[in-house]
Amino acid sequence: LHPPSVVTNPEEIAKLYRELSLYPSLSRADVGPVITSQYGGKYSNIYTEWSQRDLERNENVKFCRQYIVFHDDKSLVYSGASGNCTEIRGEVLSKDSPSGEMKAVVRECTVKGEEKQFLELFVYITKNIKMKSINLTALKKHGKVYEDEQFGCLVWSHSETHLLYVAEKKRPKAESFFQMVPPELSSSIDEEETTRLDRKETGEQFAYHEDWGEALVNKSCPVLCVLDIEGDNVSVLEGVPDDISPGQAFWAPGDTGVVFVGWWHEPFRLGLKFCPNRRSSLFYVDLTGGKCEQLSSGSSAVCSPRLSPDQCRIIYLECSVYGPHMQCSKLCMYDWYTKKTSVVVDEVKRSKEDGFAGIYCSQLSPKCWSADSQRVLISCPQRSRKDLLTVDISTGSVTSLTSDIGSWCLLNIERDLMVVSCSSPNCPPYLVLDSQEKVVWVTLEGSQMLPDIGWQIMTFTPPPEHDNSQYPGLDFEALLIKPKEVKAEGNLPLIVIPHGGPHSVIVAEWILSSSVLCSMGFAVLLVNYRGSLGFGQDNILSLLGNVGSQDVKDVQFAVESVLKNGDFDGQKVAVSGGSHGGFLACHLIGQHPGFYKACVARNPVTNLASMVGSTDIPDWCVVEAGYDYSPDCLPEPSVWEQMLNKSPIKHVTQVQTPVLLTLGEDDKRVPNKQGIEYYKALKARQIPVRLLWYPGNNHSLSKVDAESDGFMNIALWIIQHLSLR
Ligand SMILES: CSCC[C@H](NC=O)C(=O)N[C@@H](CO)C(=O)O
Repeated sequence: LHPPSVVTNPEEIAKLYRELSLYPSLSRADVGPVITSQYGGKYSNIYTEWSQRDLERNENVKFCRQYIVFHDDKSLVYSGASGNCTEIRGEVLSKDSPSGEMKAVVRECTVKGEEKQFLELFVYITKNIKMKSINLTALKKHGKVYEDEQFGCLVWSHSETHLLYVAEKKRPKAESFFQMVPPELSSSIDEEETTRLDRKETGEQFAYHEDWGEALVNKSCPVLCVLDIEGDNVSVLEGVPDDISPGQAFWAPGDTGVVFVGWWHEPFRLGLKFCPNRRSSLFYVDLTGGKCEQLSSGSSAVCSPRLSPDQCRIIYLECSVYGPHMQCSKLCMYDWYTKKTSVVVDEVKRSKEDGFAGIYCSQLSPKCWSADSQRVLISCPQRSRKDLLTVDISTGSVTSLTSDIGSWCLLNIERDLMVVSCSSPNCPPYLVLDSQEKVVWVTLEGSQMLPDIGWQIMTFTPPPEHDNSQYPGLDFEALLIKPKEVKAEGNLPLIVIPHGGPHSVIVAEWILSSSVLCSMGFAVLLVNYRGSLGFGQDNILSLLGNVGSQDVKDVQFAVESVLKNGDFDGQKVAVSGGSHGGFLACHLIGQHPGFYKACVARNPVTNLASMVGSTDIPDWCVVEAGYDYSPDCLPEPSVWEQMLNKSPIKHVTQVQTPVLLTLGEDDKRVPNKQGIEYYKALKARQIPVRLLWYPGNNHSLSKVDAESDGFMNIALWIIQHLSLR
């Protein structure tokens, strides 16, 4: 065999990482109003936001690029960049008004050493100035403004006179029982004055406040806030029941009130990130009397309500409570005037004949309606690609709008002009446009294909002995990324990456780490084992109770099938995964001792039984082990036993593979004690193990320095233990 040609020098690896991390990703696109030029041509500005890792500053930086698009009533005539990219700093949220005449920004900045939040208003028409800057922190009406995708929003009223946002409820200052008040002060301040200054609560200093878990730490009691622009007045909306947290809000037709999603606190707050299966409902609170009405059933989980342009209907996603954390959603519709709810697209158990596999997303794009309020656009995984689908709301028929390459993500649709981010494993994100009638996609600025990276989607049928008797005949897929030119046959090292979740999916899109590994000379196999999203609800359900066996078998089957191709060296196979992917990596090295020569596990689940009491989503452990979760009673001893039996720790005595663990100090989802438990078990058996500890990082280990340091260490660990150096 020829020696494998893999880049092993740390400086060269860092150089490759640096080069490929220069490609930004697209996070947002806004389409401005139609402007008629002095020559009669019609055009619109498109404002886009991109994000990029700045390795020197150790930050993800955001910048904007603007484009100009000339169009007639049916098609695009000309499109091109206008101006250069500009970095955006301090913006927490921003939104153009519906007419495009104003823009609101929530900005965070440090004034005289103190962090403050401001609500700023820019007026474009005639003046083009910053009109207002309101110090929200000084107003003391609420705590910090929510900027997250779960609750956060910044929404203009239809009349453009008010702004709506979500913030943490103001909490009275907690004071020690022994706080001394100078006598001269206590007598001079009357009660009214005390309330005005700041209400204080004695004895509450160390009271525990539940929050919404991983990545939503300190988000406990959100409130809906309204700024009256003319009067510079912020008020907190009344009428929202105390036992729910409101978010994802928008103005009701006619600005008579606010529609929002409310998540129940009972029995206690369970983690919400990646968990759209939490009991929640659509609500309407009216502005005058503060009367609150529940618009959806209350026995399911809902998200992403979007009002149609004609303001008659609200479309939203719905799934069942508890069960798998991510599932196939229903697309539901609430008619504002008849108050009737209908299911537009139902859950799909198995892919339809036309290939439609169901809706899998925890969020619809901020705008998703066609101009005539007859169709809704959804981008979501369909097997191993992210597709763009159009749904006819009167028939429920679903049609794909894309070709067969890579992944498509809808950023916005305005007056039927669709703005989409496209990418594939060898092509970083680029912007495409279409005005729906013809569906002829136009690329804005050239896409940059990386010619040395090759990829394919592979389909696998499990052998009969691996078939699931309850859900027979299911297949699965994997994405294989490998250098296009395999320099010498038979010696390509392979890194196997099962995704986390387990109910998530790897789609054929730009993945920085995989493209760097491929550029270094590795092949990467990302496996969408049965249980992944995008293959029908049956596929998801088939994994419940079978974690640690069905998923492990699928990954191993995919690996062994791929190795039959002559390109690979079966002695140079590594496995790497995060969270449930880390659970699988640890299972694979325990159940196939010696097969994998190196293992990497990011925040892995190693013992379901020891995790159930400490994760923010205890229901996950019970449900994945195959049982129903009830928050008010302890699992039966047999359930604890099953949780242990299905865990990687059960097989740790068989492990021969060196393991690198990367752990986040602040992980609420898979507490780092899980990784430490596994570390100790390996240490005790003298299996080579190294642990990297990332302070200030949560479950995703996604801070720029943690991610880049993690990448380098992972690459070097694999190089060392695959004996590539
Ligand atoms: C109790 S943690 C369960 C694993 C976790 N699932 C949901 O959060 C997981 O695997 N997360 C994935 C994303 O779904 C990850 O990569 O972090």
